[in-house]
Amino acid sequence: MQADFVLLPGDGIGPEIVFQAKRVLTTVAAAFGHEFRMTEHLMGGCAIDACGNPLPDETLEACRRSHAVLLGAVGGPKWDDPRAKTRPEAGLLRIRRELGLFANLRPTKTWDELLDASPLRREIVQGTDILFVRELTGGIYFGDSGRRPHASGEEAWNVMTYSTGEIERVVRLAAQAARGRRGRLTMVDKANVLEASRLWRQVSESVVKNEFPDLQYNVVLVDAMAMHLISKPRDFDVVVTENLFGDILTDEASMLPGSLGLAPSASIGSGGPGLFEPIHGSAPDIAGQNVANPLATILAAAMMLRYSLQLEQEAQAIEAAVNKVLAAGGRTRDICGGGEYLSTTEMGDRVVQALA
Ligand SMILES: NC(=O)c1ccc[n+]([C@@H]2O[C@H](COP(=O)([O-])OP(=O)(O)OC[C@H]3O[C@@H](n4cnc5c(N)ncnc54)[C@H](O)[C@@H]3O)[C@@H](O)[C@H]2O)c1
Ligand SMILES: CC(C)[C@H](C(=O)O)[C@@H](O)C(=O)O
Ligand SMILES: [Mg+2]
Repeated sequence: MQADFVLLPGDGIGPEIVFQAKRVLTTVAAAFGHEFRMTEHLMGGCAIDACGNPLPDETLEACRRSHAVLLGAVGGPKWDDPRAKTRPEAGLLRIRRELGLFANLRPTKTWDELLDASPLRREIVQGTDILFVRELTGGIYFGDSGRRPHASGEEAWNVMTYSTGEIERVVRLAAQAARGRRGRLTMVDKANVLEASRLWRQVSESVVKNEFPDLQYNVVLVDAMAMHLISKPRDFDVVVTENLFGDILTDEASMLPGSLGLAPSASIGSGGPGLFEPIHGSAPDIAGQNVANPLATILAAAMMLRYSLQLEQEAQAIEAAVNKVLAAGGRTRDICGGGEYLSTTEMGDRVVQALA
């Protein structure tokens, strides 16, 4: 099979980790007889530096023409001036919206080989297997925002808005995923305070009642969910929630397996090209040191093959290679409990060798 992938290395550790994922994709293509054409484009801070726009038209067009997009990460202190006209993160929000990627799948699964890496006790985390479905193109990220003068200086606002249709489509997608898994769907909101959450509760209950009566369905308030995630993570199967809650809960959940550097994601929805990326950021504190963990990006590449091209065997081959490396004790330094830590490049080498 021939496929065109756009790679967006981005900023900070982005280029280091995307490079390793590219090697893995090249290895898979050779092993399975595919031709993966991979072209790199600018997005984020590097694109602001090059042309003043975090998502240049040329990049967006290349993404639209591709089968799928693999992103490293964007952002960093260089572009963090609160008064700057634009930000790297604005490019990311825009590409999600332009490509219609309303659902962000963030799997959180513990590895038996890595139970010593979790800060939580083994008996709490072992067997955790959660699929978070985060709404990605609505809510407070995309609502009205601004600043105006105020007696004390200024005031600023961000509005959280959701429509029935926006909630229905992502809940439906999550409910379908639950059907293919253990049949349990949890919806997380803050309906005791927020009107937008009360609409979420109403709409999601009606979708489940009318279309998915076979599912075990419950609702949990987001503050309690933050606690349940680290006290009884095994109780959850598919968790659907709005944009901001999903962002926060999934960084928290990444510590169940043991590191943010292990957490991949798939942004899908429109039926066009999807966007695949680690859930972490550009990690400016370790950028350029060849110590970042490339596994989240490598696992995101596996999700890309699965969701964009239905290459299930190839995706599983990558996941099995990662398992093998972890089982053999391969650790980058973000994963606790290692003896000798591997560099980014060495971790890439191990995965490529495990595939070959
Ligand atoms: N999708 C994205 O592009 C994305 C996601 C999150 C944050 N960001 C941006 O990244 C920048 C930095 O944000 P932050 O520091 O809050 O979050 P971050 O996720 O970049 O880093 C948080 C911590 O985790 C560590 N870490 C992250 N990924 C790692 C990896 N692969 N291997 C080893 N350690 C890893 C970092 O070193 C840091 O200590 C900000 O500009 C933020 O907006 C971008
Ligand atoms: C960088 C930022 C805009 C982004 C988000 O909040 O969606 C990131 O935190 C993520 O999780 O992908
Ligand atoms: Mg985040």
